[in-house]
Amino acid sequence: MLAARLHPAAIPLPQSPSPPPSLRLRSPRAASARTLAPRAAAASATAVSTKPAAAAVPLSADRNVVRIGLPSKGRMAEQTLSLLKSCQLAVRQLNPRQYTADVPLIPNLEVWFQRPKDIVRKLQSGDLDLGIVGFDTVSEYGQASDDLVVVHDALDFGQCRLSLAVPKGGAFENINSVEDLAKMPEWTEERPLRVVTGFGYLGAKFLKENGFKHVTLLSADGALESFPPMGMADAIVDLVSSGTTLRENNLKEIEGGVVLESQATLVASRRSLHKREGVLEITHELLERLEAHLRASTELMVTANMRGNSAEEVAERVLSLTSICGLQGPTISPVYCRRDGKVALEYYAMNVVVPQKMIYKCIQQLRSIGGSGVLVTKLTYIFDEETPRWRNLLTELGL
Ligand SMILES: Nc1ncnc2c1ncn2[C@@H]1O[C@H](COP(=O)(O)OP(=O)(O)OP(=O)(O)O)[C@@H](O)[C@H]1O
Ligand SMILES: O=P(O)(O)OC[C@H]1O[C@H](OP(=O)(O)OP(=O)(O)O)[C@H](O)[C@@H]1O
Ligand SMILES: [Mg+2]
Repeated sequence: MLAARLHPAAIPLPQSPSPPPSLRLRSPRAASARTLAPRAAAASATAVSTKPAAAAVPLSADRNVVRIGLPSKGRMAEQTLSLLKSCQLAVRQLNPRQYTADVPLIPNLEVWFQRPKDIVRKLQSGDLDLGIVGFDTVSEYGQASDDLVVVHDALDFGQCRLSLAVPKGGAFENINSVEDLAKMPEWTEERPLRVVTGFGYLGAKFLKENGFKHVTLLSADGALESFPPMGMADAIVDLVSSGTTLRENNLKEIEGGVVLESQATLVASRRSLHKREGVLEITHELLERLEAHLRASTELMVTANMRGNSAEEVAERVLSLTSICGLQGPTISPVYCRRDGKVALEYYAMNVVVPQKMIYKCIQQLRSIGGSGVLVTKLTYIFDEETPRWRNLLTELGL
C-alpha cells in the first residue's frame, strides 16, 4: 500500500564510536536460536545498552502499584494476552475502550495497553516498570539505554529478523553480500545508496559498522518493500519472517545483512527493579511462570502400564528405549489388583515426560516392550529447581 510516509530528510549516521564487543556478544542476535543452541541463548538477562543511563528521571513515588505495558495493537497484542492466559495470568479488561486492565491473580499489578514503541519509552520515563515487546522495538527505541533490562529474551512468539534487502535483478543481480553492496561503484556522494527503513537507529548503526560511505537512510513507516520497485529507494532494512513479502516484491536478503534477530521479550526498568516496591517480586513470579510454561509447552506426559516382575526390571526395559529419558528418569509405581481374592502385583505404571516431537516414536517403542493403556497428557508447567534467568537477572542487578 502507498500510505507509507517517506520523510525526505535523511537520517544522519551515528558519529559515536561503535559499541564495545561485549554488547554484540550479549545481544540476542549473537545468542539467537539461529546461531547458538537455543538453551544457551535462553539463559541471558541482557542489558540493552552501551552507555550510562541518561539523566535519570526520578521514579514517581505517587503510585503503589506495579505497571506492565502490553501491546495494544498489531500482531503481538493477541499473542501476548494468550501467553499470559496460558500462564494462568489472564488479563481482565473491564472496558475494552479503556487502556488499563488488571490481572486478578496478581492484585498489585496494573496493565497498560500501549503501542510497542511507547512501552519502551514509558519504561524509560518511569511510567511503566515492565513490558512485553519485540526485541527489535526494545533495541530501536531503547537506543542503548542502560535502564532497560531484558528479563526473558525468548517468549517464543513474534519471531522475525531485521534484515537488509536489495532487488533481485538489475544492478543488484550479482550482489550477494553486504560487502558487495558497500563496494558497488554506483554509490557516490552525489548519488548515494538510498536505504529506507522504519528502524533509523539500528539501520544507521548497522550501515556505519559495515563501512557504507555513500549512503542515505530514509525513514518510512510501512510497506517498505514497495519502495525499491517504485524507484524510491535502492534497498530496505525491515522485518522479515517468512520472507514472502520480500519475494513478492522481487527483493532478496544478502549475506551479512541480518541486523538483529528478534522475538517477544519481557523487559523491565532497572530503576524500578531496584527501587519500586513489589517490582522484583512480580518479575520473579512472571519469570517463573513464563519459563515453566514455555518449558512445558514442548513436552508431554506419558503414562503406560507395563507387565513385569519388579519395578527395577520394568525400569531396565524402559531405560533401554532411546525416546524416553524423562526429566530425571521414568517414575515407576506398582499397580495393585485383586486376583482370586488376593492382592496381586503384575503391572507397573510408568510416568515419563517426553518431547512432543518424539511422542509417536515413544508410543511405538513402549508398545514394543509391552506397554499398554498409554495415556498422553499436556503439561501446564515444568518448574525446574531454579530459574536460570532469575539467577542471571540478580547477577545483572548486582543483587
Ligand atoms: N512478519 C512478522 N512476523 C513475526 N513477527 C513480526 C513480523 N513483523 C513484525 N513482527 C514483530 O511484531 C512486532 C509488532 O509488529 P506489528 O507490525 O504487528 O505491529 P506494529 O508495528 O505495532 O503495527 P503497525 O505495523 O501496524 O504499525 C514487531 O515489533 C516485531 O517484533
Ligand atoms: O517475511 P514476511 O512473513 O512476509 O513478513 C514481513 C512483513 O511483516 C511486517 O509487516 P506487517 O505485516 O506488520 O505490515 P506493516 O508493514 O503494515 O507493519 C514487516 O514489516 C514485513 O513487511
Ligand atoms: Mg507491522
